[in-house]
Amino acid sequence: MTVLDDIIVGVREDMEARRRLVSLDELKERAAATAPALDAWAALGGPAASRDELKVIAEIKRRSPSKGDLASIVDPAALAVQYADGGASVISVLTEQRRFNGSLADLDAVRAAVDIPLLRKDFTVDEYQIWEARAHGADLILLIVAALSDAQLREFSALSHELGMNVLVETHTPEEIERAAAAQARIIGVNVRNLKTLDVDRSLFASLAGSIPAGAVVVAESGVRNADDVAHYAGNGADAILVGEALVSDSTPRERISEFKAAGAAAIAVRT
Ligand SMILES: O=C(O)c1ccccc1NCC(=O)[C@H](O)[C@H](O)COP(=O)(O)O
Repeated sequence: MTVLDDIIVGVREDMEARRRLVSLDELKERAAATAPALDAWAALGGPAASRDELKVIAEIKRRSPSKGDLASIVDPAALAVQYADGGASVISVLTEQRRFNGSLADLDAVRAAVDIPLLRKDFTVDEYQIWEARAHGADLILLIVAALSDAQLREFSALSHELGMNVLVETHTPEEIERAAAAQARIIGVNVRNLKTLDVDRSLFASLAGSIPAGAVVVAESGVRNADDVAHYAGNGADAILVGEALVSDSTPRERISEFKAAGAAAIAVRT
């Protein structure tokens, strides 16, 4: 069993426990009473012609399978405010509990604190989680191609769009990019972390980004340590970066985001 398979076993068990407490019908009522989703596609640059700066998706993650404990984050809302002040375009809230020590309560707290789009970062394997995301104020959800069939990719994307949300479709191989494109994904991420082995290969982004269909927002996910990594991703076609560890373990995340945006803008200016 791969790391990803193992995570998904736990995700399903935890979801079934929540479903026993909150039915799908109740979730639908809550979603209907939630403020409309913000436009994460536009926040990440929207049409290709207007993507003149690097966008940052700043992640709130306490722990990870690859690194163990990263940061206690007792007040995720306060961290989210720092991220937004630093110029993050989207905040990613890891809600998976067993491996990442996240929760939907984190998403609620962040939703109440900032007015920029939120990504519910989890391992989506059931439509129940998509209704949950919307009911808790998410604007964007993650679909990991390696974890889903083509039919699930299409159906989960369609449901997310019906609920007004956008979808970040995560890939790691050329075949997965083809599958994301076939599902008409408008925001496509290349995760340089292999979720089956946890290996990080930053050079993977440059080798895959060129095969992402023109028009899609291109997100470089994982492995950002410093401004050089940001420049590398931006110089090789990233419209946005998704950063977790480097921000949660920094004492000045607001300044770090500003620095990353400046490095990205400089690399994009050379690229275009
Ligand atoms: O982070 C992990 O160890 C991990 C393990 C298994 C599945 C997913 C995992 N992380 C999710 C992510 O992709 C990252 O949280 C995200 O891209 C940010 O990465 P980083 O900046 O390297 O923290």
